[in-house]
Amino acid sequence: MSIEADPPAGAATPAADGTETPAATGAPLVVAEHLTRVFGRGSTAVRAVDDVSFELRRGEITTVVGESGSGKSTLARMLLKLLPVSSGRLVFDGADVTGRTDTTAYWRQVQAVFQDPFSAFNQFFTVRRLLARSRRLLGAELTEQRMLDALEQVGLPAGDVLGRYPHQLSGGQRQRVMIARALLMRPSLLIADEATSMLDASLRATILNVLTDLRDRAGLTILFITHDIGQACYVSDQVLVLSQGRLVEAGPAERVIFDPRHDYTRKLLADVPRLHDAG
Ligand SMILES: Nc1ncnc2c1ncn2[C@@H]1O[C@H](COP(=O)(O)OP(=O)(O)OP(=O)(O)O)[C@@H](O)[C@H]1O
Repeated sequence: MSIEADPPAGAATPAADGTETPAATGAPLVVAEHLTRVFGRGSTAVRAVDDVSFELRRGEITTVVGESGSGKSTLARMLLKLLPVSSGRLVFDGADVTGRTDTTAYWRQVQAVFQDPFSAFNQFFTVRRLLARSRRLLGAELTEQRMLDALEQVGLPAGDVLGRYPHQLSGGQRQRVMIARALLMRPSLLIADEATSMLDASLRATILNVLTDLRDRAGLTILFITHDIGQACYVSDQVLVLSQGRLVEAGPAERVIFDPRHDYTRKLLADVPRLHDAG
């Protein structure tokens, strides 16, 4: 299977001396090299993610798009260190984290929100209590002001939502609370795995706006995972197209969406007729 990839834009400039941090040199936040995850063995082995290489540049939204079973969640779980890699290398902020096991420190830098904001909530906890559980990781760093800041970043009025229970929030508000919870850690990378899939179109748009705001205002690096290439169009700087665990196309969002080079990408786009009509 061929890979249609553009050369990386904004490539790292070499450090003038040995003291500069990866961020100062403009180096990518994440470098994935030949990442592979195999489930099972022998003739029944599934190569869920197969020799996938890419970079996540700081302050950009990268969308991973592919049909069900293409390996999106497996990729996300490897980046989150919820799943060991079978082979390949993962570099985060200049450090090789492939075999890193101290996930507590890692998870302060890499946070995630998932598809179903309802299941992640304890129904008997208010938003305040849910957020306060982050004290286990943050200790005294979790101040009231930090909670208010996180809610403000996702456009939720703290006075209004802190005392509410999950059933008193809309699906979009619940997902925004989950994003706020992730932001409490002040992460460098936010992984949004099908975070908009269970929302209707208008609520989906509010979440996509929250993500682009976080990129534009806070410079957050975001990995957005979706089966819907139409959504990639709204938010992404870079698009990675996965098919059967392989990266079949990668490049700037506009190029991939308006000048797709791989048949699989064209097929995904053909399922989004309104996109072409609008263009
Ligand atoms: N724990 C596991 N054991 C065995 N096979 C697995 C496991 N997890 C995932 N797979 C397989 O790996 C492949 C990729 O699955 P994955 O969940 O990453 O795809 P996906 O693109 O996220 O799909 P979806 O959009 O449906 O969540 C599939 O063939 C799946 O059956």
